[in-house]
Amino acid sequence: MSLPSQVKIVEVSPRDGLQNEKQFVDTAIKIELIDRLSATGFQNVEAVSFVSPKWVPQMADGTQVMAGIKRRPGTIYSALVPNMRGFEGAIAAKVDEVVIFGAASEAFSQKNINCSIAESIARFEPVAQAARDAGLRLRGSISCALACPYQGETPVAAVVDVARRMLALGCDEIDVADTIGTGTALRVGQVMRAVTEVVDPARVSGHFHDTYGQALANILAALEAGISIFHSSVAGLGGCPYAKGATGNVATEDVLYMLRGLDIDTGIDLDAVADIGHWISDQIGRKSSSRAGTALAARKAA
Ligand SMILES: CC(C)(COP(=O)([O-])OP(=O)([O-])OC[C@H]1O[C@@H](n2cnc3c(N)ncnc32)[C@H](O)[C@@H]1OP(=O)([O-])[O-])[C@@H](O)C(=O)NCCC(=O)NCCSC(=O)C[C@@](C)(O)CC(=O)[O-]
Repeated sequence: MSLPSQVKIVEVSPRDGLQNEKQFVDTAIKIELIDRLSATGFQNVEAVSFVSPKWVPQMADGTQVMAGIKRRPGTIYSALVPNMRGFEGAIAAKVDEVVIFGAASEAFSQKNINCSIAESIARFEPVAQAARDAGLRLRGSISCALACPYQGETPVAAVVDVARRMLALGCDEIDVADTIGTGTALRVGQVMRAVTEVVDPARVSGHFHDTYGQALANILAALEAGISIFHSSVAGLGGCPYAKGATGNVATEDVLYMLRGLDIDTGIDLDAVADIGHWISDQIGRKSSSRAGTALAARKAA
């Protein structure tokens, strides 16, 4: 088994982790979360989204969040953008990376962004062009790459098709996302191998939710398929408002613990991240769903 010696972790808790919280999380807490994360050395923090506040009210303060953070040189601060209106918000807020987000399932595309897959790609075209003109990084996220809450298992060919279209838009990085966390290692390997036939593996990332407890196994399968970028969220925060029942992203603490055991470098200090996981869980009144984070806290308390 040949695994990479280094992995990039994209920390998504400020956006994917918080977007589904029912209670509005104070802007000051979001800012502190991002600052604490960037201070531990994350190269990429998915900070905000510029989407309709009617659709996702929790993300309504993206402008204020971006204005309040302390930028750490070397950290890429990303924002999800569904259309030109969102792009204008993102550029005014001086984000470093714009994330267009589509789906490999027609039903999810309709529920999440209110348009078909083909319409979403057409909507992303001017965003991609504007991002390139502004010299910003562009990332494309493919939801429901393993399965869809409305349509069931997603055909691999549908994922590859969206990956090709995202590549044609000029995406620097393409996320293969298991939105509802039903994927298992065998299929993750198949999907990743198929996507990396059309996209350079160095530009493909794995975004796994942990609903069925499969995320770490899925990351291992993706590593074996040549993937070296993964998304995760401190304390396993997260969930998508348009994927009912799906739990959070895989916990960053658990991913770091596994990668350390595999002798894979991330440049990120696990203990510092575990402290952040406990701090944010306290702030929003949740129990951390990170097994490693909970174990580390218990050891520290003892
Ligand atoms: C795409 C739309 C806007 C279409 O929504 P729509 O209703 O079809 O669009 P619209 O153009 O008719 O606009 C409706 C209203 O929203 C406003 N509006 C329109 N655009 C914006 C904008 N950018 N920022 C702020 N406001 C906006 C617009 O001005 C209008 O306001 P009104 O006239 O009614 O007062 C909507 O469906 C939307 O915002 N969806 C976002 C849903 C979302 O954020 N989902 C979660 C993120 S995806 C995810 O979590 C998955 C991922 C990435 O993590 C990977 C994975 O795990 O799968």
